[in-house]
Amino acid sequence: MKITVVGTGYVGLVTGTCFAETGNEVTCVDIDANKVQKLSSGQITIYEPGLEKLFERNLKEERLTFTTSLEEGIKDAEVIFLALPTPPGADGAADLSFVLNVADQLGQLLTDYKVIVDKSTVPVGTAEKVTAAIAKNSKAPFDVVSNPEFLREGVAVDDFMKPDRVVIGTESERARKVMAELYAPFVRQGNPVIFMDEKSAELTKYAANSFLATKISFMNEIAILCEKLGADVDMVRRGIGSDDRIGKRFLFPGIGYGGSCFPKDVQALVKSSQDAQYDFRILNAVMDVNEQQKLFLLPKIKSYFKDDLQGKHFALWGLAFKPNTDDIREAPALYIIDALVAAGATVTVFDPEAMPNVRQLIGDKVTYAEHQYTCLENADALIIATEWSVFRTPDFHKISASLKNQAIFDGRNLFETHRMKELGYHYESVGRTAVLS
Ligand SMILES: NC(=O)c1ccc[n+]([C@@H]2O[C@H](COP(=O)([O-])OP(=O)(O)OC[C@H]3O[C@@H](n4cnc5c(N)ncnc54)[C@H](O)[C@@H]3O)[C@@H](O)[C@H]2O)c1
Ligand SMILES: O=c1ccn([C@@H]2O[C@H](COP(=O)(O)OP(=O)(O)O[C@H]3O[C@H](CO)[C@@H](O)[C@H](O)[C@H]3O)[C@@H](O)[C@H]2O)c(=O)[nH]1
Repeated sequence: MKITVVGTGYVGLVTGTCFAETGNEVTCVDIDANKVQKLSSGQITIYEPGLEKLFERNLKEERLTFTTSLEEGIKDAEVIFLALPTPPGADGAADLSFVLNVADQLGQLLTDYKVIVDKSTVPVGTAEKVTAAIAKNSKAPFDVVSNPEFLREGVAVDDFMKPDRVVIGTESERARKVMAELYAPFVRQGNPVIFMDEKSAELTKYAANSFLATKISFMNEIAILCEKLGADVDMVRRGIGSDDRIGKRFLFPGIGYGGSCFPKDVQALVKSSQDAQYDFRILNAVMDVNEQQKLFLLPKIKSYFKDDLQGKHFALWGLAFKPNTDDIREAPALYIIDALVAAGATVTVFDPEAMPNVRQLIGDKVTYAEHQYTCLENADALIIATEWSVFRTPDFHKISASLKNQAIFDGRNLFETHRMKELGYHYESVGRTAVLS
């Protein structure tokens, strides 16, 4: 099938590459000429494990091409995916201007039947708005389908190629057939394509992200309670997670959820609810808890240094909002850096992938280490903000030799508390017995 993907960010690039991998001819369109130039010349623009190999193969075999021209890009396409940004507007609602601008242009360009697919995360009612924006100018027939994307950064290729489910919102029989054919290779293992109406598909995406964010904030509050009552959140997590009705996943407490999706999507659902005259109380609490959680380690750090961080120097491991990505959008590490610097401290950071993005965002607000161990030189304490695998089994001798104080503040619960006690650290984590020196 001939497919166009408009927008070559995370979702667009993974969508385009994976559809090419299953034999489709894919043209990707982006207004960012620099990005298109890089991608056309074989340079991948995001860090996503496993994607580069597929990208290179499909580029070489000419199933994947890139252009800045929407007109040229959609000429022969049967299906056009919109993988455009939907950032939060000033009031928290999803900003639909990128999607509606492209819809507007499509109306002027369509010459024959095409299926236009909203892959972006968009509020209920967007398919109707996109339909109206296209119909205003178009003389050609078309259908608008809602097909939200559930991939996670870091495991995006697997999530796309072997999805738990594919949600397709359309009431058009013609569009339904096209979409079923397109997704057939991905759901052969037995996972379902769930067809529904457009509005339900749009809400399914927000409900999924908001439910997962709720699970995380819930566990973060259980962790706080564990510390107050002397329980261990690792035990509680394992205790409840083995109940199938609860499930083992997304129960890890930490320093809050970040990334480009949960924070903005929970906020957007709250806003949609307000617009529908409903106060979504649970989600307001989920957001509140998450805001506090990002700075969960700060009182512990302050207390260790007797409320005086002026002139202290910290090593910070982990900048990305989670491991296996270079994405730093809403990363808790950035909030910790701000708070430490505001209190008069200095920070040296290390992250396996995200340092160029951080450097671009905050420049010399921090210093950047070449290596996780050189990061520790002259530091008064180590803070861990992202659970990269390389941080899980560090050389504790090297850590001890470099740190001025044997103090580790771990926002991701990487180490066993009894081990840290044996090693003689002042070790504080989230929801577990602190090992205090
Ligand atoms: N990132 C994720 O993990 C993820 C997962 C599922 C869903 N989503 C949703 O998918 C959508 C896209 O997210 P993303 O992270 O890929 O965004 P992104 O910001 O990484 O990429 C968006 C791309 O669209 C391009 N663009 C902007 N205007 C354009 C135009 N008029 N024509 C062509 N290209 C244009 C930008 O240059 C950019 O390359 C959002 O709605 C997001 O919520 C994201
Ligand atoms: O038990 C957990 C699991 C996750 N997180 C945090 O939650 C955030 C989001 O993690 P994750 O969901 O793995 O990353 P994303 O790539 O943002 O993926 C989410 O957002 C995407 C965009 O909408 C959806 O497509 C995915 O299904 C959804 O999982 C990160 O900060 C994690 O550190 C926790 O704190 N505890």
